[in-house]
Amino acid sequence: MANAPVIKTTGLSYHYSKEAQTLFDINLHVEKGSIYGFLGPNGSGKTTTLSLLLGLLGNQQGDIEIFGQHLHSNRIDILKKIGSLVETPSLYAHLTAKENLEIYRTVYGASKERVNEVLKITGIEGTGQKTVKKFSLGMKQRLSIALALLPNPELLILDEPSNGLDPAGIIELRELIKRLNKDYGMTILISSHLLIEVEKMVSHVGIIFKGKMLFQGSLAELHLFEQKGSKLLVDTSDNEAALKLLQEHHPEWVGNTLALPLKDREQIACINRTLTQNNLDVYLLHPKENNLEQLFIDLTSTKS
Ligand SMILES: Nc1ncnc2c1ncn2[C@@H]1O[C@H](COP(=O)(O)OP(=O)(O)OP(=O)(O)O)[C@@H](O)[C@H]1O
Repeated sequence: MANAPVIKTTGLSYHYSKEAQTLFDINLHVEKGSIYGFLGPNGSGKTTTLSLLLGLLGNQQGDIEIFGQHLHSNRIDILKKIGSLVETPSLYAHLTAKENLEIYRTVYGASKERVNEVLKITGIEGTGQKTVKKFSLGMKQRLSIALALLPNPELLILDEPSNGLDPAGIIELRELIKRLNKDYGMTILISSHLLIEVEKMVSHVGIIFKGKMLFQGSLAELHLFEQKGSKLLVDTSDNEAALKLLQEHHPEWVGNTLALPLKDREQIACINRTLTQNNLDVYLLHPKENNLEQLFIDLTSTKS
């Protein structure tokens, strides 16, 4: 049985102005204990959705339930259990990590021990007297996450946390997120436009494009979807003739070339034989796997 949803939105829509609608009927379903990758290119509506979940924007249409409660009638109780990094928090550049956390600690009503805990969890306990202005971007990002962790949240919402980080910083962030999920049981909703980055850590994926959800499911379901979508691109000296010869493989026209559902490597060899034995020159036999990156491009290019 699927885990209870920590976040469930029903028919969520939003517009900033009357002329342009930003979100259309978003039904987000984030299971307890999952790491949910909320994916979409810039401007697709990720930040708007996350802002609605945090009550930073007023709800216009549809319903939001978090921890099984309606957001708008239980906002304070719900928000107490959420840590978020949606807008960059103001860090005091002339203070140390610990001093920054001390300032926010009082706001969150967290204990002094919690400050040491979050420093440790995020791996910045060794920064000592170093002030934030001397921090790398990755360290600042860890400190921002440490701030979000102060109230010991059950749910962590992160909007594009790897933006601007170098590859090493991205790997460190990924490890931190996985640890928060595994060791502390936190449900994590993380948005990104870089699919390759989240694929290695998420258990579930939602893909949004131009305000509409195009896919939502577990990573396993996504991989099944990808598998089904793998194609072999075929180009020969006579594609009309090739179309007839390859009927049993169900080819279709893609521009002036052919594409057919790809099963395995043997099928490619078999097609090559059929074509050459019939005196066609083979210019291209290209397996196009429907990986997450490709799926994203496909989904976003066909539904624009
Ligand atoms: N305050 C605002 N007023 C008017 N339009 C806005 C506002 N904020 C966002 N938008 C528009 O809403 C759409 C969705 O933006 P949103 O920031 O939610 O997308 P996003 O997927 O988070 O993209 P990005 O990664 O670039 O932040 C965009 O067309 C954007 O221009």
